Amino acid sequence: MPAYKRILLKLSGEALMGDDAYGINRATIVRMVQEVREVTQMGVEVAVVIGGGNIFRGVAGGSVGMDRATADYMGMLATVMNSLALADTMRQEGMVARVMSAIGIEQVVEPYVRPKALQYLEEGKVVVFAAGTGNPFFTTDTAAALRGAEIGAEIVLKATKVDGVYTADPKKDPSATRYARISFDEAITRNLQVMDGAAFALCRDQKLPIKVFSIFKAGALKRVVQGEDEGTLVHV
Ligand SMILES: Nc1ncnc2c1ncn2[C@@H]1O[C@H](COP(=O)(O)OP(=O)(O)OP(=O)(O)O)[C@@H](O)[C@H]1O
Ligand SMILES: O=c1ccn([C@@H]2O[C@H](COP(=O)(O)O)[C@@H](O)[C@H]2O)c(=O)[nH]1
Repeated sequence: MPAYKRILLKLSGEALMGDDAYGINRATIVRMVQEVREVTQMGVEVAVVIGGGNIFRGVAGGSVGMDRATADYMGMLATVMNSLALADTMRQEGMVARVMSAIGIEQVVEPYVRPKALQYLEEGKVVVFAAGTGNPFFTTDTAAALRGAEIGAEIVLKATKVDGVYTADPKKDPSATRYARISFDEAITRNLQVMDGAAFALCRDQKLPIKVFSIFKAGALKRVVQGEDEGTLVHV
């Protein structure tokens, strides 16, 4: 029995690389999609935001010297590519998905129109929100918080490379310990970098909880959706 009727799932772009150096690893995207399919089959309405770190990050080395906004638009376009790949893999796995973009690119995907997105969700289609917020100087974490609030999701699920929120970045500090729960205020005050501050602040203000869990752990998404103990809950 699912604990939620509607969720906003933020998928790590970087995790899409699998063991490759960049881009989209086929086995990885298929596995991610199959996990999403499992929760749609439970009757949960699923909206997805996917990052772009496997292709481009606006502040990354390749963009040094570039105008920041230009680099960020490149990052947003990278999320469009990931979104298209994700929706196409969903189609191959027997699901119905629609991609909606925050920036005008109508020949490729339809624009984000909130009532249309709500209609798709009510019809049981998976909606993939592409191009982040459509604005530079943001990230797809903030897009997940924004779209999650807009569509009335009950929770934002951040599926990422670590299995929760730690006292420090566990990839850099092996002595870091994981929180089972943490308040938005504490996460912001401690400047925990697992998600950007704008995303935390928006979710806090909208009383929209976040669950951070590992994208690599088989069955973790299903357990989170069933309300089981998995990852870290960020709460008001
Ligand atoms: N306090 C912390 N707790 C947990 N992870 C942290 C913390 N501080 C930093 N991190 C890092 O944050 C990363 C997750 O955030 P990030 O936005 O970089 O990845 P992502 O969302 O998975 O990728 P993408 O932006 O490509 O979608 C983790 O891989 C971890 O190394
Ligand atoms: O609203 C947004 C979302 C993203 N960007 C740019 O895209 C890249 C990739 O997104 P990640 O969240 O880092 O995976 C990001 O670094 C920004 O450069 C953006 O400008 N606005």
